[in-house]
Amino acid sequence: MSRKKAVKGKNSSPTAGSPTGKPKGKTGKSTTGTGSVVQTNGMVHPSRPPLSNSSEFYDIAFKVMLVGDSGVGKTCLLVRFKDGAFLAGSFISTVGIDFRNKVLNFDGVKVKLQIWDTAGQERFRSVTHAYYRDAHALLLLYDVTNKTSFDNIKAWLTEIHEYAQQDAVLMLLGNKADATQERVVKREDGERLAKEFGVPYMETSAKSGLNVELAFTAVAKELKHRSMKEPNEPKFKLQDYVNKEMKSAGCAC
Ligand SMILES: Nc1nc2c(ncn2[C@@H]2O[C@H](COP(=O)(O)OP(=O)(O)OP(=O)(O)O)[C@@H](O)[C@H]2O)c(=O)[nH]1
Repeated sequence: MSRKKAVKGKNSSPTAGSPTGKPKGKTGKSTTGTGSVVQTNGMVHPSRPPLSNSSEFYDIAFKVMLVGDSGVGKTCLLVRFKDGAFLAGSFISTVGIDFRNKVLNFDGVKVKLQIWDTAGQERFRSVTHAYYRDAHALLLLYDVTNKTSFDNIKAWLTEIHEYAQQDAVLMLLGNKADATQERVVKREDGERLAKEFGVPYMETSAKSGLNVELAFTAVAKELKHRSMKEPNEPKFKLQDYVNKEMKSAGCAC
């Protein structure tokens, strides 16, 4: 297996097509640190960030997409995973699409995740649809304190089936599990919905960090397993892995 490293200067930067890559004032936010591809002025730059462009060594790379209604916590989940921090304070909606990279190490195999944070707002839907087909995995979020975001999951699944690759890894996440007072969607309801559609499920909290690492790690392991599977190796079962990890962490969630 060849270990890849990006050549500095080649492909310029993942922000190619984006003038600044910086947070975009009042009209939109960007998780940028590595790149932004859509501007707040409504200009959309469809150039996709190359997976191979990274300052870090890795063996295999995958694109993971965060989708779900506006305000469910997609950006916060990504920031928690990438930087271990929580974005508290006033909520600024994502404009278009943005991404960040993180490399995970599984027994010496470096797996790079290029994680795309999409805008949940309806008006950006046509922009984000264009990115679905490149995604190896999608994390579909709802907010346990927002019933509408839960009710919209079926519509999101329809979009995913329409625009994403058939074999893309999919996982349903009920975010904001820390907000016990405001909760309106029971964990069992999330479980039932996930079962109905045959997708793995867990609750997360970008605020407390609950299961954030696990969600991304589980998806990365599944993708790695699929791409590097040895003959006779048993199938990796994402939901079983998640359940086992939560159990061993003593998680009653
Ligand atoms: N209590 C709690 N609040 C959260 C959590 N995650 C996000 N929030 C809050 O929810 C609001 C929306 O979070 P974002 O991450 O910006 O939501 P988003 O899904 O990226 O929204 P769009 O960019 O519009 O699609 C912010 O005010 C966050 O502070 C969480 O796990 N717990």
